[in-house]
Amino acid sequence: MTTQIAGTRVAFLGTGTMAEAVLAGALGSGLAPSDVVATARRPERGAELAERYGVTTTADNAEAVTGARVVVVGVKPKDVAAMLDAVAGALEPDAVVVSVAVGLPLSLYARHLPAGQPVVRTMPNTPAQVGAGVTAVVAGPTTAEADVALVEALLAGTGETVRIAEKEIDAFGALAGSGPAYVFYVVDAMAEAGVLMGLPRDVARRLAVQTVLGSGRLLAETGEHPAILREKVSSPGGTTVQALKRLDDGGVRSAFLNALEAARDRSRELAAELG
Ligand SMILES: NC(=O)C1=CN([C@@H]2O[C@H](COP(=O)(O)OP(=O)(O)OC[C@H]3O[C@@H](n4cnc5c(N)ncnc54)[C@H](O)[C@@H]3O)[C@@H](O)[C@H]2O)C=CC1
Ligand SMILES: O=C(O)[C@@H]1CCC=N1
Repeated sequence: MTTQIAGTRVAFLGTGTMAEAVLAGALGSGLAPSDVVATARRPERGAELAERYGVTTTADNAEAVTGARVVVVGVKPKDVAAMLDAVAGALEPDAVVVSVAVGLPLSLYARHLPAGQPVVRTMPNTPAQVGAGVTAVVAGPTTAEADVALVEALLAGTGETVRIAEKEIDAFGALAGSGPAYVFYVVDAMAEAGVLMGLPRDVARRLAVQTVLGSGRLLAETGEHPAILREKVSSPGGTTVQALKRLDDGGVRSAFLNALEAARDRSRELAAELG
């Protein structure tokens, strides 16, 4: 049976960029604004969230988790342990604690939460905000299947979910968690190249955005291998191979491999520092 999220009370603790993106996506999967409490340190941020989504906001994290069936911990990795300590006594025994933090292992949550508290570790990405994200889901060792399914139902409106083993999550974060930043970097560089060639700035940016959007859809909708689609753009003796040669000369492919490994390694470092 498909798990429904409607009627489930959800608390978002520390509603910054990522938690807001999950909140926005989750509202699209049937979560009612009246069932959401989002916390923010600054009153102006709380007011902004209340106005944008119609949710209840507060600065009091312990108050927010009271009565919540799902609790999304949206603070930075360095602040997670203190947040768990602050709310542990107020959590409902059946509340599923959802981690979005990079690096932090499930074992950290177990240390800072009451014994047996259900936990689900996730790694979302910011396109969740428009329902086009992809989120890794790792079940805690004692978390019931029904609780994992509830979290997946919450995430349904944010895009795809993929269940993985915890040992895979550093690589998942390096590719998909951080991935939107690499794409925005490429779009920015392509737009700048357009400006270099004399195109108006707004036109250059629109072309770059639409080209990435269209290419992503072509990949997803045809299921073709990216190398095949690249070949279809590259006519023998034509223009595209000239450009791709410059990218190869610049070591761009190798830079991507190094970049993702660096992100994965930083995730492991955070686990060693904070976990
Ligand atoms: N930004 C991204 O693309 C992704 C972020 N993440 C994870 O999401 C988490 C949050 O990252 P961001 O959203 O980028 O950071 P952020 O700084 O935008 O959000 C954190 C929020 O927590 C609030 N906060 C901190 N302490 C608080 C407290 N005691 N009470 C209430 N609010 C409090 C801050 O004011 C801030 O708004 C991190 O653990 C990160 O690893 C995971 C995947 C992608
Ligand atoms: O840069 C970061 O630490 C976070 C985690 C994944 C994406 N952004």
